[in-house]
Amino acid sequence: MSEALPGGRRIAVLGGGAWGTALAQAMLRACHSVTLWARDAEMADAIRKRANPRYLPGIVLDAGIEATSSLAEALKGADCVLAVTPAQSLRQVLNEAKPYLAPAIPVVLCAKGIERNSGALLSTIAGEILPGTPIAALSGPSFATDVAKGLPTAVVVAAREESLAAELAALFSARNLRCYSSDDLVGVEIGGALKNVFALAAGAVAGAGLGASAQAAMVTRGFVELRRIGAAFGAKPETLMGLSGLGDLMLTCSSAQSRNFAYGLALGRGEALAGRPLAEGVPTAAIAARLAAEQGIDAPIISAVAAILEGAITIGEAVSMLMTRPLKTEND
Ligand SMILES: NC(=O)C1=CN([C@@H]2O[C@H](COP(=O)(O)OP(=O)(O)OC[C@H]3O[C@@H](n4cnc5c(N)ncnc54)[C@H](OP(=O)(O)O)[C@@H]3O)[C@@H](O)[C@H]2O)C=CC1
Ligand SMILES: O=C(CO)COP(=O)(O)O
Repeated sequence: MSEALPGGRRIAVLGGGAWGTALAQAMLRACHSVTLWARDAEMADAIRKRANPRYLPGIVLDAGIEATSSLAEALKGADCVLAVTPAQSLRQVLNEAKPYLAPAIPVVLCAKGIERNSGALLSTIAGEILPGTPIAALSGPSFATDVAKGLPTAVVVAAREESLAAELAALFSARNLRCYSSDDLVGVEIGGALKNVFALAAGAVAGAGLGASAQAAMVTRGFVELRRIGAAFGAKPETLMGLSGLGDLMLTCSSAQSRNFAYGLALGRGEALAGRPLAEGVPTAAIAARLAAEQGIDAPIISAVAAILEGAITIGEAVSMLMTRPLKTEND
């Protein structure tokens, strides 16, 4: 990137959903010029007219977000790219974008998940498709509606090169979006991906009427599983104590504003699940359970969530299984 002061860059946002649109707003507020790519031309048209009725109903967007359904147009002259489509579509979107991406332009991964079929972290996918491209991830407690409205929050931007993370954090920060930087790319990715699984579980506990105590106990023991899996991936424990781990767990495990929590709530209440908004925790639970089993990592809550989602056990059976495990010390 050029040496100019923060602000005044061309940012391409790939994804016309809730988070892509909210981040486009945030980039505009950080004084960048923003072009958002939505695969649906009607959506691009709506965003140009300052609305995203499908994903951010009722929010009037700030004037100035360019939007297009042409990847070539969105990426032309971009100084930085934010990849904001769901985790399971990242591979396809990066492959489609590749012909229009200049190699030195950083790509910032903003989805939260692990690829269902391969078990790959999103940075691994990006590294395979775009070798040589600087890769970063943005994560932390940040509901799209809050960010789109300009409510304050803090997130973390991570890259293996600390200088890139710091540069991007400075570029993205604005009055109500405080971006910390981190060199623990994997830790930030794991925290963001796995918190969705525990948000699903927290919602299911609430929906099944198991009580606030059960919810707190489950989230706390879930955090232990997050730390174990994080350690296996080489994440720093302090990263998981930060915005992308603990911070996002606190947010999404306690609020039905979270789509993962809301999905779990519906599951716990025995309501229909088809046609619900995106819940990234669903595919991630399945692959995280498989990865934990393959690596001999004790992750009973993740395994239970995966088994419930695939219909192998009921919530009642999961509770009984979790409550009757052999007793042990808390820190084992
Ligand atoms: N919403 C939030 O509060 C936050 C979300 N995130 C993360 O951001 C990621 C995206 O979430 P979010 O924007 O909320 O999701 P939404 O469901 O709101 O939107 C998803 C967007 O991705 C598009 N899309 C889906 N599949 C493809 C594909 N194969 N190719 C191109 N575009 C595709 C959809 O297009 P179409 O409408 O045409 O289907 C839609 O524009 C997730 O990983 C989520 O965990 C992170 C922080 C906050
Ligand atoms: O990641 C999020 C907030 O930080 C959004 O969570 P949901 O996808 O569960 O709505």
